[in-house]
Parts: sequence; C-alpha cells; structure tokens
Amino acid sequence: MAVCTIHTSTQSLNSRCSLYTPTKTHLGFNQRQVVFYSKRGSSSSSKRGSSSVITCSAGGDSQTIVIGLAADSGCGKSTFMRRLTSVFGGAAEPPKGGNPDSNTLISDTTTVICLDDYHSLDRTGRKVNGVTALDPRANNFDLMYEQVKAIKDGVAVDKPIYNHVTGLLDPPELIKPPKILVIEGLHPMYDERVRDLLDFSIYLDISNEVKFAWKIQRDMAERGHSLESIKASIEARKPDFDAYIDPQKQYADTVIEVLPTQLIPDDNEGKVLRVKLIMKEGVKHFSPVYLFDEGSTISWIPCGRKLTCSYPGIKFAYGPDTYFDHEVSVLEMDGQFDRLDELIYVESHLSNISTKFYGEVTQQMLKHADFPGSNNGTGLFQTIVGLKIRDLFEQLIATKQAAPVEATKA
Ligand SMILES: Nc1ncnc2c1ncn2[C@@H]1O[C@H](COP(=O)(O)OP(=O)(O)OP(=O)(O)O)[C@@H](O)[C@H]1O
Ligand SMILES: O=C(CO)[C@H](O)[C@H](O)COP(=O)(O)O
Repeated sequence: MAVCTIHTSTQSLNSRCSLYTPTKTHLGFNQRQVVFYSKRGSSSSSKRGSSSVITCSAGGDSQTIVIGLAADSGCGKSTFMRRLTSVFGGAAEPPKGGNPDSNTLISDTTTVICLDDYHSLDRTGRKVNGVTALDPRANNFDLMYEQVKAIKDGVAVDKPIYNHVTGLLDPPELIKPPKILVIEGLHPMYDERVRDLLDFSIYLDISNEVKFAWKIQRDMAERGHSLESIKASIEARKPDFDAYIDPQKQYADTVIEVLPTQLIPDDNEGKVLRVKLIMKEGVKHFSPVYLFDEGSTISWIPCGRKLTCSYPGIKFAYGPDTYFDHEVSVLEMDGQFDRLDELIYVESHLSNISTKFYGEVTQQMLKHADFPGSNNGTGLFQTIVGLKIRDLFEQLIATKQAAPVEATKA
C-alpha cells in the first residue's frame, strides 16, 4: 500500500498523495522541477510541464541500499563501477530502448546513476554564467535529494539526463528502485541531505600528478586533445575542485588514495603507483581489511619465491592512523604485479576481505586483467571494496529480514 504525503511550500499534510512545489534559484535562474514518481514495480506515468513533484512511497517492502562514489572526472569511477557490478554478477547495461546517451548502467542487482544528470545548467548555461560543472550552483541538489530519497524508499523516479555528447539536458528516463543504487559523480557527499541517505561512501582521491598522467593518456590518445588544452582544463577546474569536490573525502567511509610511487626516486611518469586504502573504523556492517595482524603496524615486501617482482618491486604497509580526526586503518601498496595469478599469495595474507571462497580477489582481478589499474593497488583495492560492499549489502538485508521477527518476539 502506498503511503503518501502532501507538501506545499508552506505546509505539510498527511494524505494519500504528495504535492511539492520546489522553487530553486541558481545564478538568477528560477527553475521549477516536475517529476511524477510511481510505486516500485508498477508502470510509471511521467509528465513534464507542470510545477509540482508528486511522491508516493511504496512503504513497508524492501528498501534500496544507496552507495556513494565521489571523484573528479577521469579518475576511474567507471572502471571502479565495472569492477563493483562484476562482483554482483551480470553485465551492467544502459536502460533498454532508452536514450543512447544515457549515463545510467543497470544490472540485475545494481543501478548506477551518474550525478552529472543533476546539472541544472547545460554546457552553454555554464559558459554564459562563467561556472564549471563542479560549482554547486550548476547542480540541482534539491532534486538529487528528492529522487535519491524516493528511490531509497522504493519509488521509481523520472531522472533527468545530462547529455555529454551534446552538452544539453535531455528528457528524463525512468529509474526503478534497484537492490543497490550507486550514485557516482562529482558531488554525492556535498549536500548533507544526500549524504545522510548513503549507506556507504567511497572517495577516489587521485593526486594531481597521477590525475594529470591519466588525463594525458586518455584525452590525448583517445580524444585528440593537445597537451596544452589538457593542462589548461585541469588548471581551470582546480579552484572549484579544491573548494567543492576534495572536501567530500572527509565524509567517506573509505578513501582510495592514489599517489606517485616512492620506490623510484623523483618519478614523474605516473606509471608505478602507491595506493592507500583508508578505511574508517566504527562503520556499521564494515570491518576494515588488515594485513597479518589487526591493529599492528606492518611493512611487508612480498617479492621473492612466491611473488615475481621486477624493478622497482612491491611494498605493502598496514597500520592504524587518523584521517580528518577519524580513526582509520590504512592498507598501502606501492609498485605493480608482474603476474596476476601470483596475487593469491598476497590475498592469502589479507584478512577481512569478505570473499566467499579462497582466491576470489585473485579471480576477480584475473577476470578483468584488461581494466586500467589491474596490475597495481588501484585494481586490487577497488576489487576488495567491491567485495566489502557486497558483504555490507548482505548484512543489511539480513538485518532487515530479522527485524520483523524481533519485533514479533517483543
Ligand atoms: N587505475 C587506473 N590506472 C591507470 N589508469 C587509469 C586507472 N583508472 C582510470 N585510469 C585512466 O583514466 C581514464 C578514465 O577512467 P574512467 O573512465 O574509469 O574515469 P571516470 O572517472 O569514470 O571518468 P569520467 O568521469 O571522465 O567519465 C581511463 O581511460 C584510464 O586512462
Ligand atoms: O566534470 C564533469 C563530470 O563528468 C564534466 O566535466 C561535466 O559533467 C560536464 O560535462 P561536459 O564536459 O560533457 O559538458
């Protein structure tokens, strides 16, 4: 049975339907969003053109778990998503028969939505107003909150689409509540209301040197951009990145930090990486991974008889630390693997990795050996975080299923 509420700008009444008239002002634009939501599983009726939001929550039945993944553009979000969806099995694809430029990826268990779809200003709008896409004024956080909340409550939404090909805002697409909703993009933890909806959050923290190396590799090789234009684009984004994107890492449950190697003195190629997995302590349903002995401080060079390492070798480190005043455990890997099949040796020394069978991390890494970062800590830690998210999901489901039984007992 759907439970609905009426909201107006001045009052909130209990009723069977919800009518909300949000009026937002960005850069002098007076925008009105119109979205009709439908109950989980039912066919949706959607319409644009009036000035109301109607929400009807499905109430009672299973809830969607929401994961936030934050990073700057070109920092490996898509690669991470491919690893994550693979852990749950099944291929992730854009909505069938929908907009070919949709940014959404749907698999049996997960739906990944890209928060670029909540840009309130299109490419021309940003240019005219002199703002970047990273600026909160170019994004509609009210709608992002309303829609993520609706999906979490089991209600389908008509989500806008930002078209990266044309730079325009396209007509919306229907997003039905999945078991796991991943919101990935620039600002999943910027708005407190959206942040509070997250069951788990990840920040990909790519140092400037590495970001530059990756961007050059992709934008020069694949997109034909010049070195100068890449430099200029990074520089132009930097103030807004520092102001609005980077601070989100303090809220993340886990941060994957990617730095230049310390194994090669003065390395500036950015090919060999030092990667840190920073895991907050005390997060519900999430127990940090550890190396050898939980809570100890350890430095480990695994190269030798069981792990082939060419120059500059591989070094692991593990230990407790603090991060933005939070207690964390940090696992670090510097260097790269020569042979992925030998990764089992490293895997067998890690604990709390939430595998379902011996060697699952190695199997996942081998399966996606062609993804960027498969020979270093980025791929390894992304895979492990994927397994931890599966574990968190299963624990949350088990908790929910147990709840009615407990209530009956009481
Ligand atoms: N772990 C990695 N190791 C090396 N290069 C990487 C890694 N992850 C990503 N890259 C490089 O960065 C590029 C962008 O990766 P990806 O598409 O996953 O990022 P993104 O954050 O989704 O980007 P965008 O937001 O621009 O779509 C890849 O084509 C690759 O060149
Ligand atoms: O930071 C970004 C997130 O991916 C993009 O730059 C932003 O979405 C604008 O996209 P485009 O360059 O296609 O207009």
